[in-house]
This record gives sequence, structure tokens and C-alpha cells, in this order.
Amino acid sequence: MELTLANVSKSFGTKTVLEGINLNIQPGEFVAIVGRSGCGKSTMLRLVAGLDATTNGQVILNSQDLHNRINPNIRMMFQDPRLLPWQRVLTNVELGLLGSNSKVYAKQTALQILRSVGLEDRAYDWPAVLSGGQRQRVALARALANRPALLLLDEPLGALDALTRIEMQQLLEDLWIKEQFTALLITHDVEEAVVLADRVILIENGQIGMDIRVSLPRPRARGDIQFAKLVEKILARVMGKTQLQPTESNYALSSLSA
Ligand SMILES: Nc1ncnc2c1ncn2[C@@H]1O[C@H](COP(=O)(O)OP(=O)(O)OP(=O)(O)O)[C@@H](O)[C@H]1O
Repeated sequence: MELTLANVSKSFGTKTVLEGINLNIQPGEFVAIVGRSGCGKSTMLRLVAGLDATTNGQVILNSQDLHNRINPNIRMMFQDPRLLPWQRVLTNVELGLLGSNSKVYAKQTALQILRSVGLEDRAYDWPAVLSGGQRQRVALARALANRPALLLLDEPLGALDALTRIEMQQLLEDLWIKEQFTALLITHDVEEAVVLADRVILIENGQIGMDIRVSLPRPRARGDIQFAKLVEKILARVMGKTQLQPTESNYALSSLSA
């Protein structure tokens, strides 16, 4: 699904967070958004999701203005899994299929997507007995249950330990290749952006400061010299030229959180 932001601005009172953003994302593209804390990344995603209204400009999905409304073809995933604790895993995933009129279909589809995130055997567990990584897998299954055309990811792996995070990146990439949705990922981790994205976009001063294509073959190897060079280049750009240039040891810890 093609997504276009046409001259999008967003202000909160007198504070302008985004100003005249123009962006086109092709169907099936994986785009990562990076930038310093508070630069407006989540605000941009919320505008695309229809959770917040633009001050100016349009969010256009397949030539149709979204008119600041929620669209069933768009799903969003957050840093916290936001599962209903009083519902079993299966029911939580079925919630992603709201609108489906057959219970049998909803159950079969939910079990199928749970299988694809490796959790079919946990379908009748409560969320509370799952690990943090497993809960995020359930959240991913719920987000993908109705096969959205556009998946918005607001730092969904940010709270996971390093190994689980790498596993989840692989899972996300596998599902993106299989399901062919368009993905828009906010991340503070430049390595994560370069592992997953076709394009990495930097937001700074309310505008797009950089839009860089990642043409490395997939799956991408962190140990690869081209990979490391690209991470270093992007990180240096995000940090600004007046900052210390990242070295091999500090770009491995490429968190941009303030
Ligand atoms: N509802 C709101 N009312 C007022 N100001 C807001 C609101 N939402 C966001 N802001 C402000 O907009 C700016 C951008 O916030 P946003 O959450 O989009 O940043 P971010 O880049 O996602 O930050 P982080 O990386 O820390 O999550 C911040 O200064 C924030 O305080």
C-alpha cells in the first residue's frame, strides 16, 4: 500500500513539531525513522495511524486522503504489548480480527498467525505467564491477524533484551517478506534500522533531514564491513557534525535516547 505524506505539519499549541513533511513510501517498502528524542517520530506515526489530526497537509493511502481517521488497513504496534490480561493469548489475537463475522474463521486465523510467530502452543495461556518477548510476539500476531497493508511500529523491540531483540528482528523481517506489508518503524537503534529497512529517514528540526537507501542484501550481517560503515555514517549524521564521531566501540551501542 502506497503511503504519502503531503506537506504535513503538526503543532501542539504554539509548538511546531513537524513542518511541511513530504514523504512517499512505496507498497511493500520497509522504512525506518530515526532521530533524537523528542524530534517528532511518534507524532508522525500517530498522524499516519489517524490517532491524531494533522495541523496542515494530508496523509494519503493509495491515493485516498485518510482525513485524520483510523483505517482498518493500518495496524500499529507499540513498545509495550498492550494485551488484555484477562483474556487468553488466542482471544487477544482474535481481537485483531474484529469485524470478522465467523468465530471459526477468527480462531483458525488466530491460531495460524500464532504458529507463524512460534506461539501456537501458548494459545490458551494468560499473557501474564509469558515472557516479555513472547508478549511482543502475541502483539505482533494481533497486529498482523487481519493482514494489514501498512504496519506501524513505534519502537516495538525497545524493551527487549539484546538477544530477544535480534530474534524478533529476524521474525519481523521473515513476516514482512512473507506477508508483503508496508512497514514504518521508529527505532532508536541505528543497527536495527540498517538490519531491517530499505530506507532510513532522519527527522530533525521538524523536517526530513536525511533519506538514505540501504541496498545491502538480506539477511544483513552485523559483522559485514559495509553494514558497519553505513551504521557509522547514519549515526554520525544523527548525532550532528559537532558531536564526537562514533567509533567502532560506541556505534555498537547505537542508542540515540537522550
Ligand atoms: N499531545 C501532545 N501535546 C503536547 N505536546 C506533545 C504532544 N505529543 C507530543 N508532544 C510534543 O511533541 C514533541 C515530539 O514528541 P514525540 O513523542 O513525537 O517525539 P519522539 O521523537 O517520538 O520522542 P522519543 O524518541 O523520546 O519517543 C515533544 O516535544 C513532545 O513533548
